Amino acid sequence: MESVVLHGLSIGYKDKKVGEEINASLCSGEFTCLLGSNGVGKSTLLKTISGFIKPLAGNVIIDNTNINDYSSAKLAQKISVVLTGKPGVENISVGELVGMGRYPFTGFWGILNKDDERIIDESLDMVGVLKLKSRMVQTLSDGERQKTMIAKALAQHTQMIFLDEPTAFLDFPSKIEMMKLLQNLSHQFGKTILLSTHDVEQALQLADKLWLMNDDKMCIGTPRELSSDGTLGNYIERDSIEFDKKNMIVKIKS
Ligand SMILES: Nc1ncnc2c1ncn2[C@@H]1O[C@H](COP(=O)(O)OP(=O)(O)OP(=O)(O)O)[C@@H](O)[C@H]1O
Repeated sequence: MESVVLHGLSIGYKDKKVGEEINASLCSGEFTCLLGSNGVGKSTLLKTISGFIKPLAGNVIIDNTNINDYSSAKLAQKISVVLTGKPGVENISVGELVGMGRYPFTGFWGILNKDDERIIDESLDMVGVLKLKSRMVQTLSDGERQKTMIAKALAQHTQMIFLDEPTAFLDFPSKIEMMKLLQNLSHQFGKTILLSTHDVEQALQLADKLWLMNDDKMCIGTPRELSSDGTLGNYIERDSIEFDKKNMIVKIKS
């Protein structure tokens, strides 16, 4: 079932158009990876479909309703977002930061009940940082902070999760575990998950769909489809890099 639809979407900033005529959709239960070169517009797209910046033209439809028609509180019950950069808060513990993921459900005073506390612990445990619950956020390493921000998004218990390079700072096994966890959440609980990444090989193995963003168009398909039609080869191959499209493997030429 389509839960997000982009219709003739143009994205960018007041003095800079980054992409136009983007038509795409995301389905519940599907794990989609967004690929593309540095500066092509992945973060801009994620911010636009999360409601942080307005489209320059076209529409973002979330569960059959235009994103502009949601209040920020209602949108926070639908979509959780993990962006790059620091959390913007200090002097609170990891547990308190993840608890902020419960705010869309806690009412004005943000008072957490037993269920909220259980959800916070479960979310920390899922990403492997329960042991850090009482640490202050400013003392975390980059990778620990990234896992904490993902735990906050998981604690929000939304149907859709959008993440901008969520594995950028993670060590190799953690990258794969995190991608597997997100894939699992979409397959097992029908969540709609879109994440941007530069980890092409993991995306090829784990994504149900790829969105490959180019300067002039967005190419969409399964990893197998975008391998066979040469799209991934065009994106990956350089003088020293070869893409084996049959086995979907990136090789470095000697
Ligand atoms: N606030 C802004 N105002 C104007 N231009 C911006 C702004 N933020 C980003 N850009 C520009 O928009 C383009 C797309 O940036 P964006 O961050 O979306 O790319 P990206 O694909 O996420 O890149 P990367 O892989 O390097 O993270 C870039 O040329 C960038 O310099």
